[in-house]
Amino acid sequence: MRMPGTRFQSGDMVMGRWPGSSLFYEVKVLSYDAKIQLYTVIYKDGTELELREVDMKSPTGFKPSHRSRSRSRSPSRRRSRSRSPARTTRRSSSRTTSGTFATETSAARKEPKMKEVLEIRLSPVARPVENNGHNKHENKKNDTADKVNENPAEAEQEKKILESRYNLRRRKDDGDAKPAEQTEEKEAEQKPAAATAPITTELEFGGRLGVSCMMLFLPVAVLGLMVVCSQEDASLMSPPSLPALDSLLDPHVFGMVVLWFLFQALLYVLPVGKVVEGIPLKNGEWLKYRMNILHAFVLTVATLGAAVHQGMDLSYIHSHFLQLAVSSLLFSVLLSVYLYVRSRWAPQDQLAPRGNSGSVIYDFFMGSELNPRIKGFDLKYFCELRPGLMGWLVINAAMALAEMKLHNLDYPSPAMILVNCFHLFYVLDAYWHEEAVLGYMDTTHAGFGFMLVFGDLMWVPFTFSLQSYYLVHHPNHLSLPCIVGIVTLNVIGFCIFRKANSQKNAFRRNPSDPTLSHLKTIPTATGKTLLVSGLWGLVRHPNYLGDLIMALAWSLPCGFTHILPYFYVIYLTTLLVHREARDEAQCRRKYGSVWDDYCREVRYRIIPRVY
Ligand SMILES: NC(=O)C1=CN([C@@H]2O[C@H](COP(=O)(O)OP(=O)(O)OC[C@H]3O[C@@H](n4cnc5c(N)ncnc54)[C@H](OP(=O)(O)O)[C@@H]3O)[C@@H](O)[C@H]2O)C=CC1
Ligand SMILES: CC(C)CCC[C@@H](C)[C@H]1CC=C2C3=C(CC[C@@]21C)[C@@]1(C)CC[C@H](O)C(C)(C)[C@@H]1CC3
Repeated sequence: MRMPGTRFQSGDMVMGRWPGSSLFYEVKVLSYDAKIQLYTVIYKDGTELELREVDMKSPTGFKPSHRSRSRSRSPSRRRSRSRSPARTTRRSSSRTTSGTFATETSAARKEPKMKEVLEIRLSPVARPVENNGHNKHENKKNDTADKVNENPAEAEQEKKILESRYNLRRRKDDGDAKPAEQTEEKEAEQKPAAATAPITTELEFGGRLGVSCMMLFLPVAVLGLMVVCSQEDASLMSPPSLPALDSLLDPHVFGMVVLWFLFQALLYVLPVGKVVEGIPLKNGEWLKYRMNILHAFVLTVATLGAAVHQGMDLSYIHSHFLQLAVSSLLFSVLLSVYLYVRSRWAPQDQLAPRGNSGSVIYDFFMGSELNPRIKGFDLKYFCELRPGLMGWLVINAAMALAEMKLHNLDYPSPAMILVNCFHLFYVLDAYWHEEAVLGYMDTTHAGFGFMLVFGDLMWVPFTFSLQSYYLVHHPNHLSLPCIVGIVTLNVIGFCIFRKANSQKNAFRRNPSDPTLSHLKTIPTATGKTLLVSGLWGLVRHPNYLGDLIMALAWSLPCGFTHILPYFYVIYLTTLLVHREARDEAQCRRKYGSVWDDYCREVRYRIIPRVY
């Protein structure tokens, strides 16, 4: 069928870029959508994807890559059962030009002096840019990874394969210096997405209507839960006694919220802690992030401790809890408006793939700009871990004080201590692994809009602390066996959560890490490998499983009288099930049929043998 006005026609065999990489595979053009200016193409393994014209090339001019031969000898690839495009091309590479992936650009071929093969190299989740002990150690560890392998030749071969997969880099000098002669065409190869951002066509959360309802409903839900929680009968069925509306917005309280935000911002910009690079952006740039959250935490505790010592009454937080939440909501709305307005002027290549629909309301909710920054101050990264998570801990501490005050106790109750300790431990774990957050979905893919701003600044501190707020008004006696049982459950959940996240992060940083050599993997066409044994062989999201077990352990100290303290478990289950489905769709698009192989191997999503 002719497709007028397009460079490629339906049925044409062309070379298509594999998303996120610089590898080209033979693909067949199926159709062209003029509205979104995308071609639908099919790879040899049956994966269908949408590609832009700039990511497609005519097959003439591509020649077999040398590395494709060395790849075919790889023992690990011989073991593979994958039907990825890479495997298809690998098999045909020794015989024919067509179907072979090309890492040599036509520019490089035209210019014999250069003789540079663009090399695909492994890129870690986060790269330290400051030389310090920790990173030296890490690098050494990575070196040994290859040395301690049982078969050095195989290890060397494996390393070459892994190194040949990511990031464009010149092989000739293997250095960071720019090529002496870089043609325009080559430059375009390296910065393919700089020009336009894809339009978001698949709207999540029920589209415009859905997100509008969420924006109205979620803040009301948070305030409603807080009101019910403070009532003697904390039943969701009993009508809450509503506070006077004009008492909710207190300028003094709003000032305190702004002050808290600014104080945390000040700690964020302190020039202490190492600076690391996050994952590469679409335009090839690497953003730098300062890792000083533990310093910030210690300074926050010291400052609050000093303030309490000077007579500050932390239980003010308990008595003004609703006003604090309303002020945080107002602050979140103002910040979201600022973010939306500035995103209108953001360069195209800095827009988030999910927040560029053209609908004001939808993009406002999802967030248009991926990494909004004010002179290096990364607003998304800052908000994800600091004001909200630290605020949550301060609220918990305030609730423990309020409980002691209200019930004339010398110490908080065991239930309150458990809840406080579990939450503190969870947040400290996140802070200890601060760098890992750079690789999480929200940091890498999500725009920064109302959903995350509200999530970070209102939802996290005011719903995650509902258990301690509940305990102030609803004491619950815990027997020693109950305490032991709950602590054990939390420890089990934490071990699964931490081990799964650490394993995946370490594996993504260095797939030949010797501590992970016992794990089975499946290679994919993008060069990345998927873990299929250990915790990652049990379910597809063991980290979610661990998180959910911990969530249950946090609710149990509140007893079984009301469902309200179980709100966190219900929220997390809903969020993680939705996230799992979203990630699943994303991985299927990214990994093609290998993902189906993986799903056959690892059958359950979050709960073994159930779901
Ligand atoms: N308390 C809370 O409110 C919340 C907590 N969380 C927690 O945050 C953490 C991060 O969650 P999130 O970012 O959603 O998801 P994950 O950290 O699980 O990341 C998913 C990504 O991991 C990679 N991956 C998937 N399967 C495999 C495999 N078998 N082997 C190797 N890599 C694989 C894929 O990316 P790729 O292949 O591209 O590397 C996939 O896109 C979780 O522990 C979660 O529980 C999350 C949301 C809310
Ligand atoms: C209903 C909403 C408005 C949804 C908001 C979602 C957000 C509250 C969550 C999205 C992902 C999150 C993560 C954490 C906190 C909750 C939000 C922001 C996290 C920082 C908690 C601590 C963990 O150790 C973590 C793994 C670092 C979490 C990362 C994801």
